[in-house]
Amino acid sequence: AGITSHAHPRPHQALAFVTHSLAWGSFRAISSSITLASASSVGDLPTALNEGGKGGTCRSFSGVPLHSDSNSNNMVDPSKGSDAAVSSWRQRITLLTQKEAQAIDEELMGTPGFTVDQLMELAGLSVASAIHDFLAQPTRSASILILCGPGNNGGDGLVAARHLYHFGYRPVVVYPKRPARPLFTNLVKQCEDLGIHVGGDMPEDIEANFDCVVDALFGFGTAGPLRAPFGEMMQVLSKLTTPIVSVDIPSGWDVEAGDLYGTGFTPDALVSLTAPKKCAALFRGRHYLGGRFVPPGLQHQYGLDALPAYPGTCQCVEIEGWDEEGGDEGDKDRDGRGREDPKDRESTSRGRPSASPASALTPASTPEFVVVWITAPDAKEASALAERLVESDLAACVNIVPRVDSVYKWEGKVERNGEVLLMAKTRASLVPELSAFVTKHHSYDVPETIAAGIVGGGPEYLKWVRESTREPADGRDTG
Ligand SMILES: NC(=O)C1=CN([C@@H]2O[C@H](COP(=O)(O)OP(=O)(O)OC[C@H]3O[C@@H](n4cnc5c(N)ncnc54)[C@H](O)[C@@H]3O)[C@@H](O)[C@H]2O)[C@@H](O)CC1
Ligand SMILES: [K+]
Repeated sequence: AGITSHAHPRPHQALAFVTHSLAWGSFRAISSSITLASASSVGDLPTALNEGGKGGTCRSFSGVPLHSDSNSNNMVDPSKGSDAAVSSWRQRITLLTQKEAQAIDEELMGTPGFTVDQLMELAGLSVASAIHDFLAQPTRSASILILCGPGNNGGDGLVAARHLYHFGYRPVVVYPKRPARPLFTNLVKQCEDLGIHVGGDMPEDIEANFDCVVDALFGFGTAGPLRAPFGEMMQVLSKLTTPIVSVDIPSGWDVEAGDLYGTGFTPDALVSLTAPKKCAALFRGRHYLGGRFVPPGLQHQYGLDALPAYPGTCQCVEIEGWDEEGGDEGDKDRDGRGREDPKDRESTSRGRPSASPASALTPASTPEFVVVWITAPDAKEASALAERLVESDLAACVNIVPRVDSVYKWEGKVERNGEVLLMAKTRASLVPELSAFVTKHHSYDVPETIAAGIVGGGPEYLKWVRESTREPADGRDTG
């Protein structure tokens, strides 16, 4: 029931209605096949839904946007935090197996038709952005040693070298095994044209000459212990005190099992591309997510919905709290090598919260689509509203239930009203706009608009819902 006079909506009233509706057998009569989240998970919808999703506002994700500061409205509200939310990180985020990572790569180049060059460019840009964040207030002339391997991980490193040059850093590339394919020879040429040195051997005295080392040797294509000359390179890396950032996985690690071959290599930061791989569970340090190119459909297909969203124009997000969990072997190795804890070095000086407390609101799986219940006083108003919603692409379809009885308390008395119920199928990211639209066109001052997440359904039907609705007004699909 909506509220017809100047009064505040009463949450218990809405909740009771949701519970009731979920138990309502005739719901299955809707022609589309969809499954709703249980009533208890309705409160887990993204903050965009809960808090109105104002432009630029962070939704409930556990990474904080890069370059945010304490004044930014992207910062999360520490009052919403809980340690439990932070400590359950590894359970929340889907970690990819080697096969899944390869399958996503193939899919991206299949249906969405990305070329490897496109993906590599975005991956390398993410890596460069993460390094810039990791170095926190760097002297722009910082020297960065970038070690590139023979596959696409190495290609990401070459792209990152170029972007880091344009950001104002001084990159130097080591590229011992260079494939003859034009993709790679062009990337080398682009670096050399900028005056970036691309050599074949590890330089002398890395600690004295470089502020940061980038490990772009091997990614999810690695199999077995590293062969020469890479095994030797890893031995050097394992002993360095210079901060090291690994691209996609720490090189020499098994994609799933971690440091299976005992390299002892523990980078200070990791930039996972597309999604963290299983070995990331064994990594302790600053953990970034990059590769802002995965379409929502693919994200859903691989269960990647709980990954942090990229706010605004950020090319990467930091998954906060990755270095704070447990005190296992990863911490021991790093401390044993005498490195400064990157958390101490970075987080406090940048005024970040020590963890991202809004993760308390992060659902295990953020729905892309929702059903929004809206009540109206009569059939005429309901019908006009339904047409308006569909016309403006705010809903793909609206079902009208001609009569529902709503029971609620009003000024201390139990009331009963006949109303008409609208059920709109739409994108979760459109809920703030849809609510505002309904409020504008509704005769109640505070109409009821409540959303329940759709956790599954016919793929073709859901595809149709996506195609029949528009992007949110700020152009960012926060769903
Ligand atoms: N969809 C994605 O997530 C994207 C991934 N990209 C990058 O591509 C990477 C995967 O690329 P690749 O499949 O080329 O794999 P890698 O770059 O991990 O390495 C493959 C190369 O390493 C060699 N190799 C494998 N095991 C070895 C060993 N034990 N010793 C010595 N050499 C060994 C192989 O012969 C091959 O030349 C990802 O990790 C990521 O960095 C990006 O470029 C673009 C998009
Ligand atoms: K790597």
